[in-house]
Amino acid sequence: MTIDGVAASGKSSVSSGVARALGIPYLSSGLLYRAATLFALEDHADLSDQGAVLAALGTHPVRLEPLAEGNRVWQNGRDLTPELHSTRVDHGVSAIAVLPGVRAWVNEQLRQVPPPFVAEGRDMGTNVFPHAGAKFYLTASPRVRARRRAQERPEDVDAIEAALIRRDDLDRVQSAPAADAVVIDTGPLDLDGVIGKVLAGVQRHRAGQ
Ligand SMILES: Nc1ncnc2c1ncn2[C@@H]1O[C@H](COP(=O)(O)OP(=O)(O)O)[C@@H](O)[C@H]1O
Ligand SMILES: Nc1ccn([C@H]2C[C@H](O)[C@@H](COP(=O)(O)OP(=O)(O)O)O2)c(=O)n1
Repeated sequence: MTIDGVAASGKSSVSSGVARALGIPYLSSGLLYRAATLFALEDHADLSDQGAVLAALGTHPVRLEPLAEGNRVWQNGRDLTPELHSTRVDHGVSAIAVLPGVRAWVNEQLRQVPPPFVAEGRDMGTNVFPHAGAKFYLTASPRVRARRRAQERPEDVDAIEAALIRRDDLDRVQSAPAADAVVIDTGPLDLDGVIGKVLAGVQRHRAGQ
């Protein structure tokens, strides 16, 4: 199954809850885009130069560890995860995510994982796993998302909201919901409420309704 949506709409938290309820792993595609961004930044690559970015990726084999309580990304023995949610990665990741070679690098890693799993990101239901059993797309207003993210970032809500709107715009091309996705506005719901809606949708799907 797939859970896509805009930035900070709750994809990782909801995927983790749903995956735990179903007893299957979840895969965070965004973490791989974030790892690619970290490598490019550390190699001082020009983020718009696909050749330079792919050269940086070529020297950094990574492993996505699909833990249900929260995915981690490893480079040999180095756990990259804490650095992947830094403000510098937030700011650079959309430039990296438009590069077709980077998208192929991410998708190849995702497609190696044997199902069943919950895949979350932007284009899981449209491009990477178009034949997924059940598809969901999470939204919420920029203000709601910024307030939530402000709990985890040092910046104030206004700065976070402006950065989210900018990233929504830059990510627009790959962020369209699948035609067969169930769209959930998470604004009025708490986390358990969203997880409950997704699980109910999965049950309906299994029952063939
Ligand atoms: N429905 C919700 N109600 C309140 N807080 C939420 C809800 N969904 C997610 N959050 C919180 O919002 C923040 C962003 O969620 P996250 O799962 O990281 O989103 P994404 O993976 O889409 O970026 C986290 O702090 C998370 O705990
Ligand atoms: N399937 C995906 C997943 C993420 N991306 C890009 C777009 C996002 O700005 C970044 C980071 O995504 P991630 O889901 O980790 O983070 P946010 O929820 O957007 O804060 O990666 C993408 O282009 N395609």
